[in-house]
Amino acid sequence: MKLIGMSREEVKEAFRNGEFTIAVYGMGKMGLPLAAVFADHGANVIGVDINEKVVEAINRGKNHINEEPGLDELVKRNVEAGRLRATTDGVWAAKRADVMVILVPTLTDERGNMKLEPVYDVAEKISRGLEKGDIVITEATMPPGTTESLVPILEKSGLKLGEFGLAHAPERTMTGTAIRDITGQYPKIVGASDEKTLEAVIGIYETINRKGVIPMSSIKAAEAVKVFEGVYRDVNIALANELAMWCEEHGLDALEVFKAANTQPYCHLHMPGAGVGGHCIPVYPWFVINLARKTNPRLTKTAREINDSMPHHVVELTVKALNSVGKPLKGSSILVLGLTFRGGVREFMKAAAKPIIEELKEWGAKVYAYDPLCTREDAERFGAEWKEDFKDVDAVIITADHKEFKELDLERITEEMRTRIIVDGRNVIDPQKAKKVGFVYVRVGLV
Ligand SMILES: NC(=O)C1=CN([C@@H]2O[C@H](COP(=O)(O)OP(=O)(O)OC[C@H]3O[C@@H](n4cnc5c(N)ncnc54)[C@H](O)[C@@H]3O)[C@@H](O)[C@H]2O)C=CC1
Ligand SMILES: CC(=O)N[C@@H]1[C@@H](OP(=O)(O)OP(=O)(O)OC[C@H]2O[C@@H](n3ccc(=O)[nH]c3=O)[C@H](O)[C@@H]2O)O[C@H](C(=O)O)[C@@H](O)[C@@H]1O
Repeated sequence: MKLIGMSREEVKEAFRNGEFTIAVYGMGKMGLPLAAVFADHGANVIGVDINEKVVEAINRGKNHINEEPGLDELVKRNVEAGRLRATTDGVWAAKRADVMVILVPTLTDERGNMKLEPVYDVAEKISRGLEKGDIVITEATMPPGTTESLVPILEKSGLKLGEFGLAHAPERTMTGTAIRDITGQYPKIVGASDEKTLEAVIGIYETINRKGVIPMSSIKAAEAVKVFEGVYRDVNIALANELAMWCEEHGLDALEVFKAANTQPYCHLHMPGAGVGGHCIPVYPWFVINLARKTNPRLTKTAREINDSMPHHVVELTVKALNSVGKPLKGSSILVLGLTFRGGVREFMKAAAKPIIEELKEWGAKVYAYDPLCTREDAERFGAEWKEDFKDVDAVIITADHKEFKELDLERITEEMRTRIIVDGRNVIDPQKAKKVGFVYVRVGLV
């Protein structure tokens, strides 16, 4: 059933009656939850992935994304009901689908230079199955202007834009809360190539999202929304880091000051820490920087520089803490807690642990690492030795806010450690509790 020309209410009715098919390309942390939610609301859904193991697992009703509460049941229920299936054949899926959603990785290098091959690969496959009246939606985050750059590829189908619809509806969620976010934590942002496509896409997302849809005036505006959300976060984290380092100089506890300042509704000071990692927040600013021709995004660039300097600052805090008890960094045993970029997700892109481990080793420290979501091989890949206890450790550096680190048994740890130093790069330990059992406790913004 072709949706272009239908009202949003007619689309919703057709959605609930399973009268059209949606293909979701990319069965990962974002794509599989979305596909399962679409199916759970009545659509016929085809998940497309190049990973045969992922496809095979889904067709057995199995969810392969460990970090998503509720997804196991959602996948199982909808595969058993025959509403959700998966394939590696992206052309076959496009031939059967009326709506095609692109949610494959839009990875970049550390300077935000896009690697859009997965997106172009999917667009090429869609072009070989695109039919008049179909709608192509990009949900993967991409630099403003990228969605429309797919038009020449899609028009290889022989159709002209207008005979098919194009839209961008950015994925405003994060691993660990994807189902909650997709179904209504925030309104869905949508920009489309024409009014009829916009109307149909609004109907699609109003079906699954309780918070409704914010229609944008263009596809590029919709892409910019998602990117700006990320830039806002990166710049505000940099402000928190800069003010926290000022607090260190002036003997203040930054978090005490920030918490009080944030009681003012116009103040939203973020959390200072060991740095900004992930595929998103440290990357989206580069979309703005790299696309600036006449403007000079000085603030955006400076924020990136500040955040990328935080791992080094954490090493400086460690050196000072060791010196305060008469120990040089050279020869000390340091346990880095956290290899992932944040707690709760096994992703390593721009994780603070990597530069911290490298610099500690340059200074001649013996470096160990542990992360509840990682393996010995991960630690060795980072250049550290895997260690699951605190024996003979001089300092612990926390670089990811895993739940396990919030519940550390400080009393037990003091008995094992050689020197009792905690450098809390993610503000997960209570300073008073740490000091009470004899730790030298420092964090970004409190020395
Ligand atoms: N992970 C997150 O917290 C968020 C991610 N996003 C965006 O969502 C998009 C996807 O990210 P994730 O789901 O986290 O990635 P992921 O790495 O978890 O999953 C990507 C999936 O796509 C598959 N794939 C790769 N190339 C393919 C191709 N050519 N054809 C079909 N499948 C292909 C992979 O096999 C993998 O299963 C990215 O653009 C990201 O920016 C947006 C918001 C949050
Ligand atoms: C604006 C926003 O909140 N974006 C979220 C973000 O999720 P992501 O998984 O990247 O985690 P995050 O909480 O932003 O953390 C990113 C990095 O920044 C650090 N971080 C985070 C918040 C803070 O106040 N201080 C700080 O130092 C974290 O430790 C981490 O290293 O990026 C996601 C994305 O865009 O993919 C987005 O969907 C999520 O909602």
